[in-house]
Amino acid sequence: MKPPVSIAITGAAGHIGYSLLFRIAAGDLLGNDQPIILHLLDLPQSQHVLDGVVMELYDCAFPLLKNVITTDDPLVAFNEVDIAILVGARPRTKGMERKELLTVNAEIFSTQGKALDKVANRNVKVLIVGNPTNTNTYITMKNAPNLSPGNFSAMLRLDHNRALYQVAAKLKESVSSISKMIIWGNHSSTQFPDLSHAEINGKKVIHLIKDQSWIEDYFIPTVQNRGAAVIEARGLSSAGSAANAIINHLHDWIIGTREHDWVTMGIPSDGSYRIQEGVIYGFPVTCKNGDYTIVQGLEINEISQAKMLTTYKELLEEKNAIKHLLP
Ligand SMILES: NC(=O)c1ccc[n+]([C@@H]2O[C@H](COP(=O)([O-])OP(=O)(O)OC[C@H]3O[C@@H](n4cnc5c(N)ncnc54)[C@H](O)[C@@H]3O)[C@@H](O)[C@H]2O)c1
Ligand SMILES: O=C(O)C[C@H](O)C(=O)O
Repeated sequence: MKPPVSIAITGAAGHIGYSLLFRIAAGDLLGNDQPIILHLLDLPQSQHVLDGVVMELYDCAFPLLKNVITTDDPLVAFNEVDIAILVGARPRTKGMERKELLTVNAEIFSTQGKALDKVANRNVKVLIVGNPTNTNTYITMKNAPNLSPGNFSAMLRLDHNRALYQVAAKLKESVSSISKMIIWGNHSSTQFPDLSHAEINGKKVIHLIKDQSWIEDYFIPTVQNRGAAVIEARGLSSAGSAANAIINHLHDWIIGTREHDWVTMGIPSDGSYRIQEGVIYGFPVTCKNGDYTIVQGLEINEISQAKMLTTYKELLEEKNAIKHLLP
């Protein structure tokens, strides 16, 4: 039997938490031979909800679930954890842009960054989900100077999956036949869902679609605004699809990406594709042995470059707005 992996999840009493915990405990993240210990963090007023969730987790009799710790203290939640999933934050409601959450949520991530810095395993993999995810990742990373920047990533996998589905539906092909999708930049309505490198069985998707207006007028805005469309329809932000994207993101980061494919992760730029070093930007990456590598050498035309710049500029503005929260 392998030694257990400790996984912290913040906002565990919330909607995403409820869709996520049971799948992790069932083995969807790390496989059905990997025992796990869950560290669940939520606010003091949500502890009673968390107690109910823990009863249900135990009632599933998951063979892999070795222990569950609940707490309202980040120092307890992150103590020696191998993986930290930072979900706990306020979601937006109808009519809001995600960056409007910066002022209400940013503080959470400076506190939690400091706690991770103090007590987490030095190899901890930290995935920030709470919005606005890119800038919250920046705040968390900057407040944890003793951990490597490579330990932090923001979630753009939901956008990546949304893009895969739109193409699969358009071409009546299976989702798994599509490779090399990219979401550049911010998890916001300025993101650039880029089809120019995507392939199906070695053929370029853009040559199969043969309809530039579908790409410009339907595909890109649909993916950019899908979060808002879900909020409009459900009255609540995505939870099931977000939990699924969390599992996909961490699974691929830890276990590795498919051959001849890549995934999108929000990671600190190393200067690639003219994005200033340190900015948390959605890039195509391959993963192996627990590390990611930015896919290099992709040809970027002028139109794509302009779209990549728009979303980059928004990230610089967000970064500027939270300067006071950086050490
Ligand atoms: N990156 C993405 O793709 C993506 C997708 C969906 C949702 N989100 C974001 O995820 C966040 C959570 O969404 P949700 O639907 O689960 O919201 P929710 O309101 O249902 O749950 C949030 C939980 O976080 C808890 N919380 C708040 N502050 C906390 C703190 N300081 N420490 C610990 N817990 C805290 C709340 O008590 C609550 O239980 C939102 O910011 C949402 O916008 C991101
Ligand atoms: O759109 C939101 O506010 C929630 C989430 O970021 C999403 O993309 O569904």
